[in-house]
Amino acid sequence: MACSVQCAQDYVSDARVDLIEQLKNLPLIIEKLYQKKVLNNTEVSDLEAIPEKCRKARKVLDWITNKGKDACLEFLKILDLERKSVLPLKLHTWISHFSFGEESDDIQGPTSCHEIRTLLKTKAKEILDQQCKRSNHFFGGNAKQKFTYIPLVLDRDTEKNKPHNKVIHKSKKSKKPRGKKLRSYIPKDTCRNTPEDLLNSQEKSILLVGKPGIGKTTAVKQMLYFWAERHDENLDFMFYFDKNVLTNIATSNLQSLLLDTLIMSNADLRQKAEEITQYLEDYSEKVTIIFDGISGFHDNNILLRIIHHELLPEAKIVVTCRPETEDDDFFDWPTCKVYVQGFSEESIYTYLTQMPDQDPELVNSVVDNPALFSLCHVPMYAFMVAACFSYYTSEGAHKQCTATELYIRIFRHCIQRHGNKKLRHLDAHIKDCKDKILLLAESAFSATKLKTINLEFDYSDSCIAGVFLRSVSVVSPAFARTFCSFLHNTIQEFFSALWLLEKPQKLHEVLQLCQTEEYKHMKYMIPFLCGLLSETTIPLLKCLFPPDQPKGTCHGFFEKVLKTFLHDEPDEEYSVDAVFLCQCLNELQSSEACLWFLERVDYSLDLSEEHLDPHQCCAVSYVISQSRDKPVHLNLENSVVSLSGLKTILRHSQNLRDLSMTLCQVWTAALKCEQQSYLINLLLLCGKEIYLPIITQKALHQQAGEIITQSADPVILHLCCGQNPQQLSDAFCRTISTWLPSISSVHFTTKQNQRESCEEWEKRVTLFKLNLCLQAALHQKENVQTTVKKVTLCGTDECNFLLDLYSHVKQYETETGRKVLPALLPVYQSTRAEWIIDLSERKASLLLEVLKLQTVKKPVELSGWSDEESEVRSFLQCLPYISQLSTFFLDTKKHLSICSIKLVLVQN
Ligand SMILES: Nc1ncnc2c1ncn2[C@@H]1O[C@H](COP(=O)(O)OP(=O)(O)OP(=O)(O)O)[C@@H](O)[C@H]1O
Repeated sequence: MACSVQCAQDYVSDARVDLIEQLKNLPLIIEKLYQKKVLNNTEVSDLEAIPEKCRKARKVLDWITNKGKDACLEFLKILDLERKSVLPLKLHTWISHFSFGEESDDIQGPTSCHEIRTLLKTKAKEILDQQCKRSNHFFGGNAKQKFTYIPLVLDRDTEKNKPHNKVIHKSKKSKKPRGKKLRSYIPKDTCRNTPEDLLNSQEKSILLVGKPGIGKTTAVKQMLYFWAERHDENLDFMFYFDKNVLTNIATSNLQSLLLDTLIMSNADLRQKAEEITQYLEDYSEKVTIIFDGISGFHDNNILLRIIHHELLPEAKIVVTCRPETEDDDFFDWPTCKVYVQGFSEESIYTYLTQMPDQDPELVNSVVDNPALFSLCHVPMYAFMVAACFSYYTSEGAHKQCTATELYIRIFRHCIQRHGNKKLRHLDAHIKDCKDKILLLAESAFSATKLKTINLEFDYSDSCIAGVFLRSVSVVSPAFARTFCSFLHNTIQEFFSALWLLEKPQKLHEVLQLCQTEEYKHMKYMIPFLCGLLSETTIPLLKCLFPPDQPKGTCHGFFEKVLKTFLHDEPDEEYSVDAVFLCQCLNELQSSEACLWFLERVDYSLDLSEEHLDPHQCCAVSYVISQSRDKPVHLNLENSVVSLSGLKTILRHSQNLRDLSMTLCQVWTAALKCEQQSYLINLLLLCGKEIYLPIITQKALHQQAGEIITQSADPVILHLCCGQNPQQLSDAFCRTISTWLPSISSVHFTTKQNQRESCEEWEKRVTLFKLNLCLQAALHQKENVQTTVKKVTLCGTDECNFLLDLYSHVKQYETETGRKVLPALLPVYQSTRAEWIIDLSERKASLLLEVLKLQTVKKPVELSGWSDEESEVRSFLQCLPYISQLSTFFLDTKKHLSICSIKLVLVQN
């Protein structure tokens, strides 16, 4: 698409290097320049005398640039007109990006192409209008009339968006460590990619991937809108094919695919179809084709050839699909992948506030309700929430709400509006329509099974099915068929689940099918089915199903789901699609089922390598909240969790075991790739506590250091030990000692089931702490006292630590010949109330050394007396430094005597 406003002279100069190397057919260019009077006879002769191609090209470029912008413009026009013979394919896009303005009439293609573009723009506007009308339908006619796009998070980082949420379990053994690029998942729009950016980019193949209802279609429709509304002179074309058309393509001919329906009723254009197709082929860089909602196209030759750029080689191809199709069909398509992540928090707010019938108080209630708010990150759910506004009360908006409940509410709302019924008559009305509704549900189920959204269902706009369906015509000169489809895929899946509730005997078959490659898309029914079986939704559907019916189905249902999606193989470590199951459980809202699940996974949720959006976090948080006596371990290694999602999970932190380890995983991932603002907010969320792994990773420590040292308030540092016990290294110790001024206390954590014995771990930690103090004594003398305080704050026996520190430093002095002890004097001379020593563990001689450092006598509490003569002697030498001595005796049965003897030493 032509977009450059650069002057011709600059445009040529900027591409000089490429042109010198790649210009073809120079004699033709020279001849054309001569015809246009840009070059004269002598110049042409001079050029002809140059044998070497590059030199000749250089000379041409020198002359035309020296001659000024008119010469350059003529030159560019020649390149554009003769592109096939003078430019390699690579430079076709370059030349088409030059804006020739009004002078370019002669190169803007035949009028038939202009007419086609006008038709395409009209069609695009119709498509967008239809979308508005459909939304309007839900809002009872109050919705905005114009197509509206609220910014979506469009993430181009393929590394961190590896497909997940697979039904087929993943093997832990094959997990690879995530790349450095790991960054936060939504709801943060840091990249601010827009559909317009994608459209204007140089990318020729763009794949938008995302889960149901996340906004893929809307994103590509924004491209369509952008193009349709743009007023410029450029002759460019955008073809949009939605799911309906894609599933009904009956041609293998490019012309027929692109033009048949457009020119069907225009005899004049029909005659020029070949001319138009030829132009589109010759100027394929002016063509954009959108295939929205593609799935399984391997047997469709024409799609294959377009997608692989065999036809229209320079066209921009934009495809949208759900994650499972990305896995299967686009695995090796060299493309720019864009992961549609839904709404950011900011966008949710914008979306809700600009909806019709919104009441600011109601909006705030939704924003304050984590379950509802997190649902809204999926635009389809935001849409549902907004559509429900009209009959929500703010009390209702405060309530916990599952996705299924939202769909049921909208289902009831639409039927109520359609029948023009009062709420109290609604149930009876739904009951009257039961047969029609179930017929529709059956049809939805069959279509879902067949992986299509086209239903062959007889209905009229006035009947109840008309509330949920729209008709779709697939017209071509060869055939014309009318189908109908649901207003959205997810509504079809909801209806499919309704049918399963009616026919529970099919459940087993469906669960089996979900595990097959061909039918894995059927898993999307399962969370809805769980929701329909929930105690909270049963009353809303009692008009369709007598309450006993769902209850009967529910019995043993979740066990079957668990069996399907939870694989445990005796030989291998089993892996679970835990997020999916948590979503099902959240829909089911059953404490009992949560406990089964937790039992089955041994109260350990492996969410490693997952991307958890806020809605999924809510589901995980719900499951955690249901664990009663036994805390849950949450593995978030290499996972990406949004801050709001983490906040939701941490609401139930009392139910989490090894929380420090989990937070350490969160911090590790965040430090590797998050921006500073995220880290600062994470620090706030963790209550000014930072959790770091005890591993030597320079970049990680550098980033952590920045956060710690820049924090306005002192930070509590937790050091967490992973699997390798060797890594409490000196280098790490030195790094931490530099942060100590910004740290209020240091804590050490190890996994509960750490193989290393508790005693060994304690020893290593003590040694590490001693080294920290030694570092302070060596390099930060002024801070030595506070350093000792900080490292001994958390459950360290201060007396023993100070005694050990003395011997540690002494040893260091002996080994290095350096004097360190003087720096530590303030520590020993500070106002310690008393010394407590167990002489069976520490030597009396050591106590003597320490007591000697003091300037005043101190009380001593003694235990573990030793009869060894040297010890006794040493201890007696201590007496002059002791103001008061307390001791405990073991009685004859070796029990600690309850009475203690206090010796008051005579002061001399
Ligand atoms: N950016 C947006 N701005 C406003 N509304 C949006 C936006 N994205 C999605 N929506 C709303 O959410 C609905 C569902 O979005 P959309 O159809 O784009 O999802 P999808 O990812 O294509 O789903 P599926 O995979 O099921 O086809 C839209 O009909 C629209 O009402």
